[in-house]
Amino acid sequence: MRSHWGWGVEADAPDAAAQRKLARTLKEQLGWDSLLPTEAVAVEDLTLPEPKVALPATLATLASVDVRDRAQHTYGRSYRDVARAHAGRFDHPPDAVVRPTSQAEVANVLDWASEVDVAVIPYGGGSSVCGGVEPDVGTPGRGVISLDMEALAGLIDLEVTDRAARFAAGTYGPAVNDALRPHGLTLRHFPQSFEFSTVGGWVATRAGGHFATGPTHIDDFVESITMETPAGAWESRRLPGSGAGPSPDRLVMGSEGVLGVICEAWLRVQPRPTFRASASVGFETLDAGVRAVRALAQSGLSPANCRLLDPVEALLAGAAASGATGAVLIVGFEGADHALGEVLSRALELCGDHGGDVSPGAMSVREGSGEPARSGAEEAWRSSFLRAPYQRDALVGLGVVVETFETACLWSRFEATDAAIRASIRNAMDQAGLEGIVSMRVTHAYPDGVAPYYTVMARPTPAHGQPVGVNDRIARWDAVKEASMEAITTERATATHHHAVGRDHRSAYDRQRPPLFAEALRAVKSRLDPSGIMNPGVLIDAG
Ligand SMILES: Cc1cc2nc3c(=O)[nH]c(=O)nc-3n(C[C@H](O)[C@H](O)[C@H](O)COP(=O)(O)OP(=O)(O)OC[C@H]3O[C@@H](n4cnc5c(N)ncnc54)[C@H](O)[C@@H]3O)c2cc1C
Repeated sequence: MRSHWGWGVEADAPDAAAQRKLARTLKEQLGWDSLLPTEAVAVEDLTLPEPKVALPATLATLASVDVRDRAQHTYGRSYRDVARAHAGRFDHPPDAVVRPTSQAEVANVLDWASEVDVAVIPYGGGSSVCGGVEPDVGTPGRGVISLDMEALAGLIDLEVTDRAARFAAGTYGPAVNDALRPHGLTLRHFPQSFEFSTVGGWVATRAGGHFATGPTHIDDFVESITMETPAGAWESRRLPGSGAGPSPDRLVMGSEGVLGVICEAWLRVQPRPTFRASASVGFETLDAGVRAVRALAQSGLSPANCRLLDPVEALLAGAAASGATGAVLIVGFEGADHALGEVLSRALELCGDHGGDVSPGAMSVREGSGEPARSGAEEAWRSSFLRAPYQRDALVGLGVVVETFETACLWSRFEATDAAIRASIRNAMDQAGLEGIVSMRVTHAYPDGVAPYYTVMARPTPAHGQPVGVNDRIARWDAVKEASMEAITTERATATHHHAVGRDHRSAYDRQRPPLFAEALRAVKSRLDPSGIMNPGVLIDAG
């Protein structure tokens, strides 16, 4: 059963014993004592506000007002979401969770909602980390429904000649892969949230897969989209490329549920990789590692993996060689057509030019076997990457403030941007009374720039005395997050590289987009969503 407060399924959630073990590790590594495991408030103990709206008889069978269902759809999975849900704080649950089973039913729900002015929040897997699915629509008393797309799921069509597949929007990541595997194909789009996020959510947020270069963003794979809006539906023409004016798909990608409901998408798929080669490379300093990543990104080699971990991140992930204190780069290639050993050798030469050191055993090449090739450091990083969301829940249960955020900037601005972000976080943590660690990894690299991804793990400073409640911890985190957004804006980096804007990144996004573009987007919204029912508060306000 899906957790009503944390990541994934209840059965995989860390129990009290796992939390105690984690508390011991934190004591050993960071000297943090008195961290006590706490349990999430159980569904049976929740009291939610009464639903404010009821669906008409024609739609009532699609709706649920079950407490677990409403609680589960109250939040995404950011730190502030998980912390509030863990504490049983569900201030703005949706009045109902509605699950249409066809595009026609989506249209009927939007017609009804427009007529009675009920806000509609499209909901995929609910893995948003920027307040994208939270039914806090800013107008007290307004009815809100969460439109869960899970019943509109599955592979609808496959065109092997075109190497494209049509999926219903509510299809979760593993189901996408399961449907393509028998055909020897894959979408090869793997966000960390893959298991609990959907095709519609990926398209709506312009999700980023975990490959560092080459096709990895959902944008790269979208061939055509079908969207139902309050003003009607559209389906773009399937084309490999087109110069016919602005692209309708580009308007939908990243629209975050404010224009309409994505119902289907044709996605470009590809043969499953069988050739893989990877290595981990140590660098004495982060700067040297950054220079190597830039060389790789500008070399045309296009590594699938090119993940640079700063020294703190490398230690935390267990990816640093024993005794090493520098940065670690995981670099890897994969494909379905040709051997990659020589490509890896050239990549390692480039790393060597910048002081990179490949230790024996840190390199692995499999040609044509299809078996994943992973070095020890890569394996350590990978398992900690996949387990991280559950670990985060355990930390929340211990009262730790733990969150990630990301951005992207030009190479020429990276050093200054990274320094400004780190300084602003440190300063804000001091002022908010938080102590802890800040780490960074490079998740995506481009010829012209780079996407750094930060993790903050902190606890209220003991000098501040009294035990700190959940609202206080969230308020302290909010201050740090605001400072990071301010630094990102000042440095002219982006409000988000792949986590989307939602409600939480509005202040930075509003300052990033050109004002005339904001007006144009508002005009589009008012044409497609004249009553302003679609996800109010996210991305852009109705005109
Ligand atoms: C642990 C963790 C790891 C993550 N890792 C990554 C990562 O590697 N890369 C990445 O890009 N993101 C990542 N995210 C963020 C999140 O998973 C992505 O934003 C994802 O694309 C959201 O998909 P979803 O199906 O869960 O959408 P939801 O969270 O349900 O919705 C997200 C937004 O899309 C809208 N939406 C959803 N479905 C539709 C639809 N059918 N039509 C219109 N609008 C819709 C919602 O209204 C909302 O605004 C991570 C989140 C977590 C918690």
